[in-house]
Amino acid sequence: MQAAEQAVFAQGLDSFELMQRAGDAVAEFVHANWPEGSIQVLCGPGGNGGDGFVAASKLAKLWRDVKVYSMVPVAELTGDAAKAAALWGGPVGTLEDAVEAPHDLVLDGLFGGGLSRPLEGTAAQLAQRGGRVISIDVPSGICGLRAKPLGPCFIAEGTITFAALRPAHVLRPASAYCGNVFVADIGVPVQTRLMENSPMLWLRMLPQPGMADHKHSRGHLKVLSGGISSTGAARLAVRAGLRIGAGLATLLTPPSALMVNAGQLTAVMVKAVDGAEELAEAIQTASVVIAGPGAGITPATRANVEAILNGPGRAVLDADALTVFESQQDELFKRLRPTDLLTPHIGEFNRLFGDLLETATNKVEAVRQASVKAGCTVLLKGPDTVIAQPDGGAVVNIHATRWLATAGSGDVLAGFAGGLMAQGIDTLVAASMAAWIHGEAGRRVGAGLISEDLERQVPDILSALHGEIG
Ligand SMILES: NC(=O)C1=CN([C@@H]2O[C@H](COP(=O)(O)OP(=O)(O)OC[C@H]3O[C@@H](n4cnc5c(N)ncnc54)[C@H](OP(=O)(O)O)[C@@H]3O)[C@@H](O)[C@H]2O)[C@@H](O)CC1
Ligand SMILES: Nc1ncnc2c1ncn2[C@@H]1O[C@H](COP(=O)(O)OP(=O)(O)O)[C@@H](O)[C@H]1O
Ligand SMILES: [K+]
Repeated sequence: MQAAEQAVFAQGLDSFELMQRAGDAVAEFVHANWPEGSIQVLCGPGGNGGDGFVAASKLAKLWRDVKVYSMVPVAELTGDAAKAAALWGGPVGTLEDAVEAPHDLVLDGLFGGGLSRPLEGTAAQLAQRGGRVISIDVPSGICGLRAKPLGPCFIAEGTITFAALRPAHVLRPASAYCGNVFVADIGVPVQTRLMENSPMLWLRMLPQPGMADHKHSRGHLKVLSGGISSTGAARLAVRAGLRIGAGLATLLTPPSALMVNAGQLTAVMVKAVDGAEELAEAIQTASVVIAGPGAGITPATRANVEAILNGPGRAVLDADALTVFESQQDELFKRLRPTDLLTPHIGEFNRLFGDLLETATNKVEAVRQASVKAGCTVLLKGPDTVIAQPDGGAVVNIHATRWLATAGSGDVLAGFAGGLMAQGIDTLVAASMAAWIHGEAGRRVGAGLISEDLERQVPDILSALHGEIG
């Protein structure tokens, strides 16, 4: 947010003006969502505490029962926080006073996301006290950048932040402490390129066949099957791709697995390909090719991936198609095109990108750096799925369910992404749509989910989404 803030200051807006807008937004958020009960406002020594003081004075004007407690004596506050404290005309207790004071709700304005060391003493005690908490910017105790608690930490049922989401609001483990997050517009131009995945981002781009469309105009998805004993993963992917709207879907299979694949597919076409040369020929008419699910970590898989990356269609590479480049990542990276998509889980990500997840400040930064290295969009799967493209654009999907932690669900996700890309959707957008629809399908099935169930949810989900467009 810093560059954006500087831009605001250049426009002549001072930081105290921003703090007043922020504090007012906090008060309105609290009053609208928690309209009853007494409020204990906890103020820290910096800007977060300043927001707390502004919010307290506004809440008092709204006739709310507000009591304010400051970590440092008001006389010792400086800068904007001192000006904000001056707005609050009422008494100010110490944090020690707050510990036993009766209240219904806590407004946590102790520290923002720039916290650099753990909460200590009474602040730590208050963080662990429990009860209903609304946090300003982030729950105090969280390191906003690394998206982790530094030690004791408030657990909020709601968090209000300003201008744009930050990693802590969407990445685990920090996001689990934030409750429902609300982003208030305080007039700071948004330059962040981090978004939380939601249909609002892409609903109007969701593909829908027009009157003049026919199967050939809706894209041809081709998926490479593994050998005879590992064909199921590719079938999950190809059926998912057809279901999500690719006009044509073909499973490319080693001849030895032709019978087992052909015996289980109906609308999906099946074609035998024997080796990378035949594969290169077979993908000439593909809009998108998916490789990796069930492929096997073999020289043949590597040759197949190289053939795919020399072909005309965009590639979605998953699972073994990634692992097979474990010790020669550059051989993969130099072949990838900007419109390709990699869909690793954490193990596959580490094999390709080394210790990025440890060295980068947070998961979003790690995936951004990975996408720069790879030169294409990267989707890192998990409870918080992060999608990033090399120009820095990033989306985090938290619309999911733990019931998705089951064999084959990643194959279905690759199929959804490939099926959407086959219909001409931009890679980052297609990956975002796929991750959300995948999560929604998982939520609809819930307990007892197996991967075969996911694709069957798609018609209802697409109908509901198209219904929203009207
Ligand atoms: N920027 C903007 O335009 C806007 C910002 N806004 C608001 O400002 C907030 C950011 O403000 P901020 O930068 O002052 O940070 P904040 O966390 O309040 O205080 C840092 C102070 O705490 C201290 N400290 C740190 N750790 C500590 C510990 N464990 N125990 C004790 N002390 C500790 C630290 O000391 P130091 O580490 O330097 O020794 C420093 O003095 C942001 O979250 C948002 O709410 C809005 O008004 C909208 C416009
Ligand atoms: N605890 C969880 N909460 C939400 N989603 C999850 C969870 N665990 C896994 N998933 C999702 O399930 C899918 C699993 O993919 P992956 O690990 O590749 O499985 P497979 O290789 O068996 O297909 C990913 O989309 C991932 O985001
Ligand atoms: K806070």
